[in-house]
Amino acid sequence: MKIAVIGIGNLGSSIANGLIKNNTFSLYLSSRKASSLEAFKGVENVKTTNDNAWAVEQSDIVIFALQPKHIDKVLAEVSGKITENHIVISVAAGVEIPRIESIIGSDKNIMRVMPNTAISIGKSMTCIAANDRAQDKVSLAQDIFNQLGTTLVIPEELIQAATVICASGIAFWMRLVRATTQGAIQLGFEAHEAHQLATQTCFGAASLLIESGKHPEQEIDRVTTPSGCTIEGLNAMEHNGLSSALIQGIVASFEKINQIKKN
Ligand SMILES: NC(=O)C1=CN([C@@H]2O[C@H](COP(=O)(O)OP(=O)(O)OC[C@H]3O[C@@H](n4cnc5c(N)ncnc54)[C@H](O)[C@@H]3O)[C@@H](O)[C@H]2O)C=CC1
Ligand SMILES: O=C(O)[C@@H]1CCC=N1
Repeated sequence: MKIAVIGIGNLGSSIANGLIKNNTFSLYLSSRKASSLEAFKGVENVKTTNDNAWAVEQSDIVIFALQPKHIDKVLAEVSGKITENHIVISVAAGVEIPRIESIIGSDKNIMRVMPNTAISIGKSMTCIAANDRAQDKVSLAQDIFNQLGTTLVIPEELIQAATVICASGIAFWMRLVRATTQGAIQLGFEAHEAHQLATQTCFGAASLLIESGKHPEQEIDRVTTPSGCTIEGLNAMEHNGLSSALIQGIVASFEKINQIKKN
């Protein structure tokens, strides 16, 4: 399978690194900025270029990892090279499938895929939506992205929400981990110890839910001793609006992505 990635920034390089670790793909990485390609030069099965059209011509699957403000121009530039056999994948936030179809044609296989930066270590939560033409290609996309984490196929209307929960979500969880670390330092741990305690506890909490399939509140009940310290801490956090702040942040992020969609 030959995969081109157009735009090697934060997400494009994360996708490339994940695909390289997998070692089953030939990659064509194209970017305007030569410096972003440096790290990939000489890597087995990877070719780098600044010629987007050439990368498209070499590939079966093309992933456009460009900012929303750049994607229209680049799609138009390479449109003549995109065939009915290509699978065109956009990870650009807020850029809807009809907008892509209007540039390259609705007779092309088009998918909106929303991974997160954990794709670089094979741990992305990736949501996938496809146009009518590409419905029979969705399982192929799932096979690829399942090798880089976990996938969920969703209707396109939910991709904006998935962007907030899964892609922006990495930043939201990082802040929670950082705050826990700051708390641990205040309680007397060295910074590196605080970091280890916070990340491993976060990992354990997520693993408990993933492996048991339980609701978070069931696990919380197992930790909260009556009149104990956990419920004291939880209630103080809620008095200060922990859940409310998170939900408001998610909704604010969703409102913003819906503005990007209109631009
Ligand atoms: N950073 C993240 O965690 C996530 C980002 N996204 C979306 O992915 C897209 C890319 O985001 P980032 O990687 O953060 O942006 P970025 O700005 O880091 O990367 C974009 C890359 O595209 C290159 N580029 C610009 N014009 C080009 C052209 N004409 N030809 C070839 N390359 C060109 C730039 O040099 C840059 O390296 C955005 O649409 C964003 O909404 C989606 C999910 C997560
Ligand atoms: O912040 C953003 O707009 C992009 C989309 C999701 C993650 N990064």
